Amino acid sequence: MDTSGILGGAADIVRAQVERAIAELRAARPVMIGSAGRAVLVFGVDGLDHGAAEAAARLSPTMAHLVLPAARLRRLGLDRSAPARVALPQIDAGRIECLALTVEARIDAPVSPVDDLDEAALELARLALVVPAVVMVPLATGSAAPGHVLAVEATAIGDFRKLEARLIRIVGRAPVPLEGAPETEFVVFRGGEGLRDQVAIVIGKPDPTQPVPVRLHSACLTGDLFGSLKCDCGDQLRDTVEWMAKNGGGVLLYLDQEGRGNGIANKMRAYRLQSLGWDTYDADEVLGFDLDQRRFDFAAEMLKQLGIRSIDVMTNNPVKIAAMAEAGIEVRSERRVIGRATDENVRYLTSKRDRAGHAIDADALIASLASRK
Ligand SMILES: Nc1nc2c(ncn2[C@@H]2O[C@H](COP(=O)(O)OP(=O)(O)OP(=O)(O)O)[C@@H](O)[C@H]2O)c(=O)[nH]1
Ligand SMILES: [Zn+2]
Repeated sequence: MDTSGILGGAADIVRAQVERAIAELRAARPVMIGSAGRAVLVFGVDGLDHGAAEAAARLSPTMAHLVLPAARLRRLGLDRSAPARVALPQIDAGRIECLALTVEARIDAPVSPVDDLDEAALELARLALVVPAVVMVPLATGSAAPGHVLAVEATAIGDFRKLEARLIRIVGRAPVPLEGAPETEFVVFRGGEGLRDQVAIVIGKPDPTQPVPVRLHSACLTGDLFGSLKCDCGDQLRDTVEWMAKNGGGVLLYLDQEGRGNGIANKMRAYRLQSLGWDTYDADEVLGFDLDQRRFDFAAEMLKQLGIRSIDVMTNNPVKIAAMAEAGIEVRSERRVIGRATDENVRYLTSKRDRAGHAIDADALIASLASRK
């Protein structure tokens, strides 16, 4: 029986391998990453199965190592802008957890530069929305994947995000009348970023020959759905829909980028640190995340597929604006979107202004806070 072509061409098979590898790492199972005859077994630090890792290390001709991202190395006391390895003479759970996650830990051994396999493993952890720290157990040159372990090529992981952005596609659409915006259509896209779907909420009938009001809104379960006081996302979401409905329509892109692209589990880990006094960006750094993991190239592709080339962008975030322009969407004007200040979100909003350059008006913030007291 000829089954060739059943998964598509070579590029489709490579993409499928990465999608499967993401699922494996999320389920705390190891994957094998290969490149030019070299191979390594990769274990995420999240839910590390020490039995399996120790068994793998016994098979391995060379010592295992831990790969940490630059953000985590900085927290460990090293001034780094690139990831690095730390040797693991034994798979010692306590030491690995300390180096990858403990708040006040310091580096305890020399670090060395990473190779392409290390980079690919870290990227896979980021794609899987687990903690970006991986234990690497090198295998003998030319090894096959041991006992049912999934194998994936390093280059396939490296190319994955760009490919996903390009291959995003519409998979469903329907009218969904909203309170205050009865003429609304939800257009669902598959691909892009994250592990779920992206949704374009088209309000009214925006004229694509004119700059269309557009908001790129990253998912925030706590704020959007539950009205969390820790951020202003819920207000931004509802105020934008209301504004668009009253001003000739627009498009809100609801993007699967919970926790600035780190995923809900890592966002809760960061919130826990924030409850102990850490700032939003420092808390992320403790977990190994840089200022912002999000990309917006796929969001630009969504707009193009909706026939939109020129926008009036509704955001305070300069990165979103630059990303649109870079992806070939004309940004004709900008509109700020600020929710209510609360005692609980004022530090978050000022951090975004001071550390990530968001155009947030401090006086307006303070006035809005005072007016609510
Ligand atoms: N990691 C992390 N993410 C957070 C925190 N608070 C909110 N978020 C996430 O930050 C993102 C905010 O999304 P947006 O409001 O679209 O983006 P923005 O960068 O604030 O830019 P604006 O368009 O000006 O609102 C959402 O994905 C939230 O889930 C936090 O303390 N830590
Ligand atoms: Zn939020």
